[in-house]
Amino acid sequence: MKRLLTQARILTMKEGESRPLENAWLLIDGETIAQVGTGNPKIDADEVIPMQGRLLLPGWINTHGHAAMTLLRGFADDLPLKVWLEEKMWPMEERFGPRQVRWGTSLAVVEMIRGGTTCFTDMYDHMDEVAGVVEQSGIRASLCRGVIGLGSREEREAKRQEAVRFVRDWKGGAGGRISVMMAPHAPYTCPPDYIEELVADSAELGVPIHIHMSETEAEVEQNQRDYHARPVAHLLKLGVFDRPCLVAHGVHLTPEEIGILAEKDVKVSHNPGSNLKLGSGIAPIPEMLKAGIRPSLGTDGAASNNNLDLMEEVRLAALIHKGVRRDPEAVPAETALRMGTLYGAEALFLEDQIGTLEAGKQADLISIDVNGAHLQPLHDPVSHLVYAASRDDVQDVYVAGRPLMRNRELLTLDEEKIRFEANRAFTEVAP
Ligand SMILES: CSC[C@H]1O[C@@H](n2cnc3c(O)ncnc32)[C@H](O)[C@@H]1O
Ligand SMILES: [Zn+2]
Repeated sequence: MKRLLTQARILTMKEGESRPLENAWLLIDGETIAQVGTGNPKIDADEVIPMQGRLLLPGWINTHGHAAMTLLRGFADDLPLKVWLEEKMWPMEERFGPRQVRWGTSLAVVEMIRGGTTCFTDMYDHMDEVAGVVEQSGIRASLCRGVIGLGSREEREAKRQEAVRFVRDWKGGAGGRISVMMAPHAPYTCPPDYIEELVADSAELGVPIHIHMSETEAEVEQNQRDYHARPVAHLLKLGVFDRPCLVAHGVHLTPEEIGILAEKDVKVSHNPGSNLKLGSGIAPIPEMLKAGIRPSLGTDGAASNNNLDLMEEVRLAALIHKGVRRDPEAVPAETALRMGTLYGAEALFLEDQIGTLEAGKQADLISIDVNGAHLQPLHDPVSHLVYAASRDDVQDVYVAGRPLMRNRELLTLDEEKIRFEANRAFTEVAP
């Protein structure tokens, strides 16, 4: 099937291209982008879709989250991470079964597609359910069974085996839309020998590692007490950074630690909304950028954010560092856009497939209606995307060449049913 999108503005997000192509077109052939050009295309296609007044760009890539936590949105707010996790989230998650994960994740995917996210990362439990939702919805995802190693040896081993089994079953699943990782939850929930086992698994399976790291000051202090090292040195010693690795947060980092992460090519998922709400702090993104790290963006779960709006994270990333540094150049708009697109693809080791609009890549793209009063005059589409537009301006969403939303109508998911079932699934476990 060939689809030709015409008369659009196209922001390719390719390195060195920061202005949109005017009166541009993009040809989708099956799953991939066949060609991008300007003017009048003389090309045969099965469907020609005029895109006047629309800006096309790569879909947003959310590099950290826990999708099913939509069921816990607003359940416990205004608490620090440790209390929030130990007293509120974990007791509720213990009650979660496959149904809660299926419907919580479905709700999350509705929200993400509506907001223009074409690829999300999920670290959770009951991951076969998550993979099922990805299959059905048509979205792309990087999935991992998050393991917490605080229980008995038998419990630990069972979780590890399940994580390994999940990787084997779903690597390249959903027609290649699912990629997988191994995920020790955090240095404070996984003993060192357990992390080493998971590192060995990741090497044997040929998949990256995803882990929460240096999220709060309390975590760093606890790591020093327990292991006489800060989290970065600790994970370095355990071999985590000898594997392709994506760390979530990286809020409390010294200049030396940033240097280590850069040298080891560790990928970082910056989650400004969640870090602000939990009062964890603000990650040193300008320093990371200076060191050559290309940070990506994540929402974290909806219980700590409290939405899954990657466009909001792009905006926060562009704004908060300016504010705390009193430096309007701290994170320029264009950099923030790259964090939400190309750097996200790099964080998930998928840059050969997604992250920019260019021939040969997967056709994961979104369109933004730029006719709204809040986007006039259209001096600079990059500026408007970051500082003025919102998720409600997203009109169309394509993943692997397939439309998942057109003119804001969802095409693969029954939103009304999902809203109903998600509420029912929560009621089944409500305290
Ligand atoms: C073992 S599955 C993932 C696990 O992570 C928990 N979680 C959610 N948000 C955060 C966060 O900001 N830091 C650390 N852990 C987090 C979630 O509740 C699941 O239990
Ligand atoms: Zn998280």
